[in-house]
Amino acid sequence: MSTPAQESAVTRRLQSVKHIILVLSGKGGVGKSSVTAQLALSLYASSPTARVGVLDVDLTGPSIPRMFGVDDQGVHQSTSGWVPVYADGAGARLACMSVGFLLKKKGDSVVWRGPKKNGMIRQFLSDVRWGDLDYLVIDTPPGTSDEHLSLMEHLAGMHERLSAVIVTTPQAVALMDVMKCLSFTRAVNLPVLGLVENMSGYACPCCGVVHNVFSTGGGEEMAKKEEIGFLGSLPVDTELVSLLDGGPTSQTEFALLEAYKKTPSAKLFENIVTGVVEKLT
Ligand SMILES: Nc1ncnc2c1ncn2[C@@H]1O[C@H](COP(=O)(O)OP(=O)(O)OP(=O)(O)O)[C@@H](O)[C@H]1O
Ligand code: SF4
Repeated sequence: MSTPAQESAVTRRLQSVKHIILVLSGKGGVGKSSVTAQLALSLYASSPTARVGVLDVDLTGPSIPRMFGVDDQGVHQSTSGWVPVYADGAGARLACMSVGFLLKKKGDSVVWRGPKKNGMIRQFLSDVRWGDLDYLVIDTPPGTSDEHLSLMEHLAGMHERLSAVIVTTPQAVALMDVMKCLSFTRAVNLPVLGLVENMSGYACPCCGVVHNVFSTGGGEEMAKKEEIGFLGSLPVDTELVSLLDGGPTSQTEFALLEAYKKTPSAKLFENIVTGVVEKLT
């Protein structure tokens, strides 16, 4: 449980954040972190003044620093709190925070019990100098765990600014897991902006045409049945994976964003972001 002073520290710190979007998935490995990264990049690119924060709450498997090509960097403490790592360098419009920045060595693992995780999440929300943000996108662990409950507890007073995006793959097992995610959002009264079906088909590396290898469309059907929005499908995209799993690290010209814009996924993600922004306004 947090004390009233701790809660008001979170409220003060996040008072100039317009929208807080939790990225959820019922199952691991469906591409939740890559959707988080793409959502942040696409929101950033949606306007020359958009300010975006990315908070990696996947404490035991942080992948945001690697995906943004900033895993060699660390956050530093200032008198007014932790200074996040800016993925766009001097642009300072894309702020990232992850436990990955605090580990001594890359690949070190975090083995913490619930209360310690809860304390870390509270610190991420209250101690990071997020500044004015249009969007704070939060990458959560798979399933519904201590981390999700901590987030909902600390963000309880900000309900009108909170929403979620759910990521799934077309396979039935993952879709069954979406139901667990949905029942969590309903139990905690968290509005769902919509569902993204990831790894839906395969984008040809030569021409970008998407081929359906396995069944697709299950996500859209489920979204309709559960009366939540369907934001779109993303194919297996080899260009995306080589970019996010070890792409450009130069931040001066934000090389990652420029390289991302050339992937088949970027074009498809534009529609997803349009859907997200429409629902938020
Ligand atoms: N559309 C895609 N095309 C190709 N590769 C993808 C796609 N989406 C995700 N991947 C790759 O699949 C792997 C798992 O993705 P990611 O880490 O985003 O999943 P996750 O759901 O966040 O996993 P975790 O359970 O670890 O939190 C990564 O190597 C990522 O680059
Ligand atoms: S989609 Fe076109 S470019 Fe790609 S493998 Fe098929 S024929 Fe070749």
